[in-house]
Amino acid sequence: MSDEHGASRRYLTDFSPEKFIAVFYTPKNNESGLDDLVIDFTIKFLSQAFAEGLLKGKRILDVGSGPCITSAISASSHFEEIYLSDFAPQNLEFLQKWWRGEMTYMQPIIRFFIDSEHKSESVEERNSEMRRKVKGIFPIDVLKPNPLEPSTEGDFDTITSSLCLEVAATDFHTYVTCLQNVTSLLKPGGYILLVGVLDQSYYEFEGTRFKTAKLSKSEVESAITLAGCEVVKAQYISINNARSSDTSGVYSLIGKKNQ
Ligand SMILES: C[S@@+](CC[C@H](N)C(=O)[O-])C[C@H]1O[C@@H](n2cnc3c(N)ncnc32)[C@H](O)[C@@H]1O
Repeated sequence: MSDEHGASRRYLTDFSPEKFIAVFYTPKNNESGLDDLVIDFTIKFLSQAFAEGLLKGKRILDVGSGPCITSAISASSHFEEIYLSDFAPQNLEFLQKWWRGEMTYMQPIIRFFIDSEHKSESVEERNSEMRRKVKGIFPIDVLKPNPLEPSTEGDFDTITSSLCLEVAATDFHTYVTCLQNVTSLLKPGGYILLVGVLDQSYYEFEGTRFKTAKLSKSEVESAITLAGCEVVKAQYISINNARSSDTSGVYSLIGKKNQ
């Protein structure tokens, strides 16, 4: 592993999928939203982006899923084949347990998506549809020119990635490289949906602090352009006094890869 992997390497040793889900993806005090505003907006951005109808097709890849099935929940009504991925083996194993039907989690979040889509299906039905549509769970490293190596999968119709590239990158320059590596997996004319944080140098949970690349609004937009995509939609929301980080806001960006 290269020196550039300094930030990523900690995910192999210090990141607990169980604790991450318990802290960030389990509603406690407030039934309609999650306690952590960054995650609450992440869920809402994903739901909105898919509801608008631009993101649809055959194959979708979620980059840096962590232990989360959020992308699969939001994509399952719009795509035939869903692929999840992460850098840390313990996250891949966690996702595989869910895929094999050995555990169920994130029920309130699945319910939120079903209700926002005005559908009548049950959480169990959505889980079965998602498990059927997930066709692969891959190791990924966005710092590699082919992030899915040794797999030769590519030409995805859509790629989603939330709160991942800024944790793998150490600065704007490596963020652009990560984004270029990721968009190489997208077919020309395909879409990338990025959800991320602004001006954030760290986030923490359960006493562990993870560094992130501190990026401004104009930097994330220019990174999309430098990665060969046109920004088709951008949304920004300010956050004051975030609970578990020094972020100043969250963004959702949709880019279309140039033909
Ligand atoms: C903050 S979590 C985000 C998880 C999920 N996407 C979400 O929105 O909650 C960041 C994820 O990025 C992954 N990651 C770290 N370095 C990476 C790399 N070089 N390539 C791909 N993923 C990486 C970590 O393993 C971790 O699961």
